[in-house]
Amino acid sequence: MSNSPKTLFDKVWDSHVIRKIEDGPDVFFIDRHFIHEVTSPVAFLGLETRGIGVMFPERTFATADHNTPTINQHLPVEDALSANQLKQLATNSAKYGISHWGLGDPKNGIVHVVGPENGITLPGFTIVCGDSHTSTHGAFGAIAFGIGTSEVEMVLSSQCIMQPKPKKMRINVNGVLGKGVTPKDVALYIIAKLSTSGATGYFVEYAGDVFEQMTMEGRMTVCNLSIEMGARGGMIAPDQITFDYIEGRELAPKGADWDTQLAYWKTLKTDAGASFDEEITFNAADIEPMITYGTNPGMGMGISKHIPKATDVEGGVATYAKSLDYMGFSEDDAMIGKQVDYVFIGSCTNGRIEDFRAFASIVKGRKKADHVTAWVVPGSHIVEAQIKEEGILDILTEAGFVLRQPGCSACLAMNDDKIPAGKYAVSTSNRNFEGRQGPGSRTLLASPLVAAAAAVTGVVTDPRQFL
Ligand SMILES: CC(C)[C@H](C(=O)O)[C@@H](O)C(=O)O
Ligand code: SF4
Repeated sequence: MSNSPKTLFDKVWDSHVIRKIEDGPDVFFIDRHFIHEVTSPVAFLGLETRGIGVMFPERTFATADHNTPTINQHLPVEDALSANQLKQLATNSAKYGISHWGLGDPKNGIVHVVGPENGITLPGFTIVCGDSHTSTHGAFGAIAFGIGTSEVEMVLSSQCIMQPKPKKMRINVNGVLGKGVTPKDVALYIIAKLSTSGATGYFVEYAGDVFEQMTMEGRMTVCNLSIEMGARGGMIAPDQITFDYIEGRELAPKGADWDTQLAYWKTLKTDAGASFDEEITFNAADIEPMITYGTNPGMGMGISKHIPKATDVEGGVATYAKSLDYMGFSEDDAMIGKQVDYVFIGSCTNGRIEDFRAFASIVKGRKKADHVTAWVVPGSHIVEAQIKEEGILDILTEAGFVLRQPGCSACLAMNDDKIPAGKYAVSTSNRNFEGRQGPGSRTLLASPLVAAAAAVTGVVTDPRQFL
């Protein structure tokens, strides 16, 4: 049996099962646990009530990100609920001996940005967090997924959770991506093809030419969005690109330990002949820069196309009409030329250095459109420092943009960065639900290139004309 071909997912999963329960979930060991201020306080309260502690505090890492302000982070947080959650994260971490990167800490930032950039996220690991976009870490060949607050408590107290094994899907994208087509477009394209429930019940492996050539930042963007097509998570086999990204990071293995780990990481790939419950293949040449026109991430289209007719899309006509009505759009409208009021570049989807490089590549030598309010928010302090070091800040400043401080920001508008009702935001984040970026806000999800093109022209614009 041990010689039968295995998928990457099986290899990592099977090596973490502590106990199999007949006809029930597996008891599953967790290597790394990330926590943030929103979904951890109740879990700690649970520990307290039960009078138990944290089993392996060195395996848990805390960062403040969801409701942190993006200006004046040195001042006390005004919102009482946010201030209280941030305080609880700090006191709980201190009490149980958990590393905590609070506001102002040089390692602070969005949880799914700081894990990888500090070398905490590693191939072959199991990684959880009380946050759906934990799927991001799958870019390293880890099994990473979001959990609920009661599971956060379970992991804190036992380093295990109970999980039924998901089904396996492989998504291949072969060929070469066209000009201006980024990892974000690849992900939005796949979600548009599969719908927001197309991968429900599955854990996805991304394979093929496009992912093999992709940078780690790009792979993180793709894995991040896995959850938006219903998948439990997504992963990509680690390779030299992965190893080069990890090597030298602060908490990554060093010396002999590095060599041992590396030898293991090199075995983490799907064997020839291993089987998947479902396999889908796309052609890279079919993918354009994408933009969403509706109120879920599956309502996306090539930027040069027209909004589909209700009769051409799956799902109810009434829901579709409601969604377009909320957006103030009509069937068959062109997206190019639509008014843009706000631009948000940031989030755990597109808040990494490569995203700001892409944004700056279009902004360089141009000016921000006067009527556009742009929020440029690095995913972490490390990204912020890189933006400054690489001269990107100068490009942004000359073009009339202001750099904010790191955090989730307008991705979910838990802080003051709220898009006003009725306004249109081109956003590099991952969710365009009704009110996601503020009550009544209208979100168009897109890549950093599309965001930059919108920011300098003030309307939805095909970024390929600038490249
Ligand atoms: C607040 C948190 C629970 C939530 C999530 O799980 O995804 C948030 O990060 C989001 O993106 O909506
Ligand atoms: S940036 Fe957005 S999607 Fe990512 S963790 Fe924060 S709120 Fe969630």
